[in-house]
Amino acid sequence: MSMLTLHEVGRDFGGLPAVDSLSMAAEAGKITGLIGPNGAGKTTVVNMIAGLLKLSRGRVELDGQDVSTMEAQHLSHMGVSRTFQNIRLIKEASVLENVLAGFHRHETTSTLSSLLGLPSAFRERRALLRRSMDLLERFDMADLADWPAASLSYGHQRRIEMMRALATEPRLLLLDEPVAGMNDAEAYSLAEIFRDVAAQGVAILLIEHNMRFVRRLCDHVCVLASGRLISQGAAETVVNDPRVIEAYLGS
Ligand SMILES: Nc1ncnc2c1ncn2[C@@H]1O[C@H](COP(=O)(O)OP(=O)(O)OP(=O)(O)O)[C@@H](O)[C@H]1O
Repeated sequence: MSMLTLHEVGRDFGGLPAVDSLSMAAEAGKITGLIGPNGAGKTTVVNMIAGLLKLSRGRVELDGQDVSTMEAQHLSHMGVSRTFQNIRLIKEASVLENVLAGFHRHETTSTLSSLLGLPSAFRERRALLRRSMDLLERFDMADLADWPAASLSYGHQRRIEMMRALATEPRLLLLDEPVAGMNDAEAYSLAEIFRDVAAQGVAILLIEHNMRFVRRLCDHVCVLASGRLISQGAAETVVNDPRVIEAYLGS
């Protein structure tokens, strides 16, 4: 069974379908690419999966469970995590504080015990700090832990966003153009991290315009055009599919 399955999913805006009859899947341990020309419906798909947009039609399943009407917060507790096309950080907070905020879902100690300074709250905070620092090291940003997020480069801010998404220890990670605006070296160092994350059993769904990156990274690629799935398969197969070439040339 796939980690994520979409059955005949559709979403209308103003009576017109932005996504229609979309059936696709993302497997645990694999990186699935979602590509297509501008306006094809990719972000709409991710927003529906993450519970930020209601479906007009169809069904989304997570591990076989129908989650089509679930709210974003509930889905996040079930292990669905995402990054956004536009970076959303707590700009005035430090890099470390931003990553710690991503761990929020794991905190089990009550606010009261934290306020009272109980040992359990202290132990938990220390464990979360340790795990945040592990992530910073993995992303090669430990030296920047105390820097305000807003003072860092675009590439670094994107990394912080990814650390926050990973802090929730997702089962399904939705990445919306994670390497947009990065040079090849920065993008490839992130590719290694995504590969590691997938190897741990996470299903990754990746929206990306950088085709070199998609070819290098994705195990399976789904191509959307005008809201419909027009091709899917191995990256090398879909980029040579005449329907895909036509969709891109026409865009
Ligand atoms: N909230 C909205 N209200 C009305 N129309 C919308 C809304 N969100 C998206 N659309 C429309 O739905 C279609 C698909 O948009 P979407 O952003 O999902 O495409 P995309 O493939 O992610 O594009 P891009 O690659 O440019 O980010 C577009 O025609 C867009 O204008």
